[in-house]
Amino acid sequence: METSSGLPAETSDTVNSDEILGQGNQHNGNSCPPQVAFSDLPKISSDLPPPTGTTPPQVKRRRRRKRFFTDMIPTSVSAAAVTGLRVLRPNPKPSTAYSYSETELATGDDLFKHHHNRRRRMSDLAKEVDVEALIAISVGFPVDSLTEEEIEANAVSQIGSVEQANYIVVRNHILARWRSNVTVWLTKDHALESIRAEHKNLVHSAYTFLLQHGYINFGVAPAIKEVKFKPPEGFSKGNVIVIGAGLSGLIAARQLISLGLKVVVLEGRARPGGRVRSKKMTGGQNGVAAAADLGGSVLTGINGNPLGVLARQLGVPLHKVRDICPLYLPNGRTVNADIDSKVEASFNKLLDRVCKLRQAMLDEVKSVDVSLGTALEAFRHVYRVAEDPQEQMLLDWHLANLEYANASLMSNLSMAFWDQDDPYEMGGDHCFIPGGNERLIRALAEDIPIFYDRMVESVRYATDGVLVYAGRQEYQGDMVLCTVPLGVLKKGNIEFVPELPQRKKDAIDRLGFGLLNKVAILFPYDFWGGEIDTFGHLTEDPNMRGEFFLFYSYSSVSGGPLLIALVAGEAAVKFEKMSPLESVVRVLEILKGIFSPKGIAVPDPLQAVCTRWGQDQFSYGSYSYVAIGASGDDYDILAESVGDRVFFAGEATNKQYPATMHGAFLSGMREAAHILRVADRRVSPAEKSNTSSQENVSVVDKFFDTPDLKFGNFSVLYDPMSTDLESNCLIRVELHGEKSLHLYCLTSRRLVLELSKLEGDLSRTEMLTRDFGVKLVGWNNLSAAVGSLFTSIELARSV
Ligand SMILES: Cc1cc2nc3c(=O)[nH]c(=O)nc-3n(C[C@H](O)[C@H](O)[C@H](O)COP(=O)(O)OP(=O)(O)OC[C@H]3O[C@@H](n4cnc5c(N)ncnc54)[C@H](O)[C@@H]3O)c2cc1C
Repeated sequence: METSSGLPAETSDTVNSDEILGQGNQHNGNSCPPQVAFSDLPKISSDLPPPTGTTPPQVKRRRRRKRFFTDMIPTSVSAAAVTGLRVLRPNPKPSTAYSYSETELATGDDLFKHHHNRRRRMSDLAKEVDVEALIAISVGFPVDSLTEEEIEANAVSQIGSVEQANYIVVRNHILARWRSNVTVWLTKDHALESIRAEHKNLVHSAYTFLLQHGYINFGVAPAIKEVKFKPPEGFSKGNVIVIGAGLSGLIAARQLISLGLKVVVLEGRARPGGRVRSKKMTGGQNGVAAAADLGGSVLTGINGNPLGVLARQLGVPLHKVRDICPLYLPNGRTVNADIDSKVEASFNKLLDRVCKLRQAMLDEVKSVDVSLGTALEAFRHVYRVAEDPQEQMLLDWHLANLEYANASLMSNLSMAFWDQDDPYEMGGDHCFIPGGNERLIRALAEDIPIFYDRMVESVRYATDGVLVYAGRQEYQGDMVLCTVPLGVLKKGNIEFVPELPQRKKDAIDRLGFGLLNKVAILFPYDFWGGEIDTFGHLTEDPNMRGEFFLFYSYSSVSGGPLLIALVAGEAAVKFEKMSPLESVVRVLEILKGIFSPKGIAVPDPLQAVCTRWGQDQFSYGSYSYVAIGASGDDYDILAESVGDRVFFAGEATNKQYPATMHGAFLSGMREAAHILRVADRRVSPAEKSNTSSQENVSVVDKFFDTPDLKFGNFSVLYDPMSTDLESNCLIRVELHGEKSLHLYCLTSRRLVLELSKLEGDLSRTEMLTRDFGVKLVGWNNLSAAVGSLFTSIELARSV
């Protein structure tokens, strides 16, 4: 196959990726991406001199532009924590499984009695508690309050109480303890080792919350994958159809399966990963090879990042993206450091001015919004910023960087809310995963029942379940989790019957879904110098400022000499209309412009791939952004479930971490917990009818073998999910006659405590039935109501 310029295009082999479409191509499972192979070109002699003469790089941070850096280190951690010191246990048994020696705390009231150096131990403990609080903060927990999820899960019985302060310390402790060794399954007993016995309930509450919400014991370590909860015989938590095997769908499916639900994943492509795609590129006689991340690539902030946890579990060392990013002028000269700093400072000032303006506007007229581009342009003229041609190019480079971070043109971004997620930004280094992010995907997809090439066309939902149609097949479930990208929802390719609520449809329309594209080029050798991970290129034409404005060097991590050129903003849209060959030639021109003046020859590439995320029928774009008229609330609206049957996950449902891989991951975890909550409230109708009452009774007996409380012939099972006095309890009363008989009732923990204070079963029964009006019934009359209580008990008892 010859291309128009006579260069041979690769026809074969390595690619069966489906998402990278050539110009005019339509997706089919086997189509080749628009890639240009140079393997047949004259080989470059291998004795070329190593690259020399590169200008020493400047130390600079070129990252996604973030405006507000909230003070992540709380000033009052210690103060808040001191209340909690007392919940930690003296002389915990050291556990060989954990390396987190700092949390093997020896403290608490007893410690203060026995240790003469009490003051020092107090301060040591306070430090430990501080460290654990910081770990919790990095994971997204507020310093001294509960998250909405915790409140919803009734983690404590009284908000704002001492119990809450203690709970927070216990929760942070358990979290930090698991994070210290993420390859093991942390059991509740392990968690109890370092907490004083009287706070068992807090441990239970915090442990269950963290487990069910995917903050501990998640991921791909063998010890973690092994554990799967089975609902008690005769009970089912229901089955869930997950649409999409991207990061959010995969982790949700994995978590749901581990929590005891039945799951099937329907994926339109022939592979998992969605917008995470590592393409193996090869070429040359020596078999040069590298893995190119064509979608999500950088872990943007490693502190608390769940993807960092997966990497640790897989033993994959992370590569920190180095903060060196030389910028080159079109003639190849490096931008003067002073001018660079001056323009960067001016750019930041412009953004500050826009911030002030928007604050004033929001105070005055709440609903008015304009584009960030308009506002910046106006200030740029007023303050006469960057009037000199070089300065203008530099400023355009920063704007391109911002358009890259938001996958959008400045003219589309909401001035009011474009950076609404900044306060939550993950801290720490930005990192690459050597060998590509698909390593994580492969591990996540292992053993999950995924049906590929199942493009979902329709979702029907009603009060009794869901039907999902893909091709000619129908899938029945209790619930469906839709994780398709916002671009697919916008396109309306999936029909929802009944239609989604208007409020959700409006949010889908309002939020933006933008474009970022990449050209990945494999060279026979690294000619640009392996000591940097990024370099930038300035353009004279402001309309094309995003065209190959930034290069990622993947030499250190991809296994071979690979460069990835980014195309953002308007250029990214135009790029999809250019032929791949034209694009690669343009990249090579730019590279030659940069390196030839330094005496460095740019070799012919071995292989190149151009992405077309905008034309990809499984995403129709790259990632979400806040468009004019939209706000962060729209992410929340996208996350709302419909009728407790249709659930939504994916990066565009995550207000705090949108447009990122970790945001997608966390949204999957969030929805798994949400689905579990709903499932627990509901016993699967299908399973219920298949279960004989006799089978149920034997399950009940099993639970009552070890009641939480027993007095006289009364046995009680508590709801392990809550310590609230109003939480549910199941009472069983044993009546002795010719044959012993069991009667049951569902009541509150408060009432149980009252009963336990009475003497004699007769007065207890009288109080129960006469004073409290509670009916004692046979099991058959109660079984349906206690399904969710039982699944909680089962979960709690099996860990
Ligand atoms: C070019 C590019 C660069 C990026 N760079 C970064 C980065 O450096 N760092 C970062 O953190 N993030 C980055 N991201 C964003 C990140 O990749 C995404 O936020 C994340 O991967 C989204 O995961 P998801 O599960 O929400 O969606 P997806 O991964 O898109 O998963 C959705 C799945 O649904 C499937 N699907 C769609 N329609 C249907 C249908 N009708 N039926 C069945 N299945 C369907 C899709 O095939 C896909 O597998 C980048 C994205 C792109 C495109």
